[in-house]
Amino acid sequence: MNAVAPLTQGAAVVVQGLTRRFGDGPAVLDRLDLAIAPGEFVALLGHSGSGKSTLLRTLAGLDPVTEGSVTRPRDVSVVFQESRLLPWKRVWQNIVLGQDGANRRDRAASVLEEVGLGHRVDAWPLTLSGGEAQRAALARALVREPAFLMLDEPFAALDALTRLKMQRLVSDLWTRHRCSVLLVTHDVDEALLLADRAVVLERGRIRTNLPIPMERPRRHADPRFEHLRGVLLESLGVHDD
Ligand SMILES: Nc1ncnc2c1ncn2[C@@H]1O[C@H](COP(=O)(O)OP(=O)(O)OP(=O)(O)O)[C@@H](O)[C@H]1O
Repeated sequence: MNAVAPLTQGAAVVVQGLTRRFGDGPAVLDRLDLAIAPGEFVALLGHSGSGKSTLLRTLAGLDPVTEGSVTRPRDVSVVFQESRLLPWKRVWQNIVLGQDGANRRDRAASVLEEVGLGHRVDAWPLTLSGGEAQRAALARALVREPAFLMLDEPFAALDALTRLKMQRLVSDLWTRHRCSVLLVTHDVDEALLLADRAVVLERGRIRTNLPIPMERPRRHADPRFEHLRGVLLESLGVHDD
């Protein structure tokens, strides 16, 4: 009997026995199994080099699989640490880049409104602040109505206050859109604020799979938050004293 089968029934994303090597090097992802339910928000944590970005890139179809299999919805979007907007196109043109059909500007304007950038529809990307550029990157991801949204440290380059605002925005957007989300982060508190489950990677394997059964909006002061932070920090080998 396949031990992972019950977990994968009805899942939106299924990774089974995924191994990834670069050339003759060691396995960067090592026989990894992971399933993400429709509408589930999963945070992926782990030390630098543990394989987080490689897993995300493989799920996005940007990196090949060495062994094993990956099943995921056709409609996926990715947001990276940097916005990757084309500077020679206006913000709205970046949002609907590659899309055709009528009312492209209206479609872009509506999703830009949703991320709080309704006033920057015609702006040039280089005139946006870091936070605004990441809002635009989120808008570009959402306009495609993805069933699966991947976020690779999307707020890592932002100041602490902007990061808090962006975390709230992502939480609101997810509540409205309810797509499956995989968020790569180094920030334990960010995982606990946003995700249904935290997965800790270590040398390409899952070390911890921690459900976060707290209702939203979440508060740092909640004793369960403190407890789960302790569990995650311990799993990461960091002592919280
Ligand atoms: N193109 C590549 N060629 C060779 N090795 C690579 C390549 N990309 C990644 N690696 C190696 O794979 C391992 C995992 O890298 P990965 O970027 O997935 O880690 P990560 O957990 O995302 O790290 P970080 O938190 O620093 O972004 C590292 O040892 C890295 O050196």
